[in-house]
Amino acid sequence: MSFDLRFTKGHGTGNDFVLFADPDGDTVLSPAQIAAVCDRHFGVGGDGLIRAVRSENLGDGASALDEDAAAVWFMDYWNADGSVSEMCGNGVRVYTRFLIDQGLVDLAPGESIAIGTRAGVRRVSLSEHGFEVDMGVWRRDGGEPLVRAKGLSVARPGLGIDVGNPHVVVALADDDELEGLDLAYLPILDPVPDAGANVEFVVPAEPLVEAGVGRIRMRVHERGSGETLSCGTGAVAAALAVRFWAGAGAPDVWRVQVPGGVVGVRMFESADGEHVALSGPAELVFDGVLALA
Ligand SMILES: N[C@@H](CCC[C@H](N)C(=O)O)C(=O)O
Repeated sequence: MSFDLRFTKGHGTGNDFVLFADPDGDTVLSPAQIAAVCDRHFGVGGDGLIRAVRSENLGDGASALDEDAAAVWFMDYWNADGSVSEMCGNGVRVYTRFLIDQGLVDLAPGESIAIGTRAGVRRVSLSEHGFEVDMGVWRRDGGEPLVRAKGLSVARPGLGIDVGNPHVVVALADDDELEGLDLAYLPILDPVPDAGANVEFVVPAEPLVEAGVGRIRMRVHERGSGETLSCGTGAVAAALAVRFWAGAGAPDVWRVQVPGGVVGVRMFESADGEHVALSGPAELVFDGVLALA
């Protein structure tokens, strides 16, 4: 039986999503339906799909409310291939804008709202650069796998970083190497991480640091979506990795240029450890109705 799915298309620096409101948790799409919606030829097209559901109606969302009773809304995030992900940094900004646009939340300058995600509750606020998300405490995880990618003559060491979802960051020599990559092909990691990983390739800008701000360029192959124009959690992981490689004195504020634009990353101390925040734009592009089988 087919039904009509009312959706909104949005993006953050070109990382694009299909969003729909399902406050009561009645519309649970199967992985095959999600992949059909995200298909760029036969569906709406998107790097991922986001269902806006009240945390109390998610089923497994109870933990979001246990963590923070203010996390009334849950970002139910799915990759384009129908696989689930814990977190999406661009997605959570676009999701917040969607909730505001739908009249489901208010967000005034200087305030923040709590959003439930599978990686935990995240706080989103308005910033001079759009929206800023406190991505929580990050950690080194995933070791230093060797990474092979089409366009690279030899395998390179990567650095595993977890920011709620898994990433492996690889440093390249220069812009030519970055542009020579063919990320239509899946990068191969050795050892292969059990849960897969998003893989970011980075090069320093010239100069690396300007007016106290670190600057890098990045391309990404996202787990479950392929090459995308941007990845917020990937930008955060990339800035953390480059700061680590740069050593003592490296800045805590970074500007990450991706094919779809620029996002900001800021590291700061908090009671539970070092947090990292992501800022950038969030745009809603059009609304539509899709007949879904
Ligand atoms: N584009 C996102 C990340 C989406 C999830 C990722 N593909 C995964 O599987 O972890 C971002 O902006 O962070």
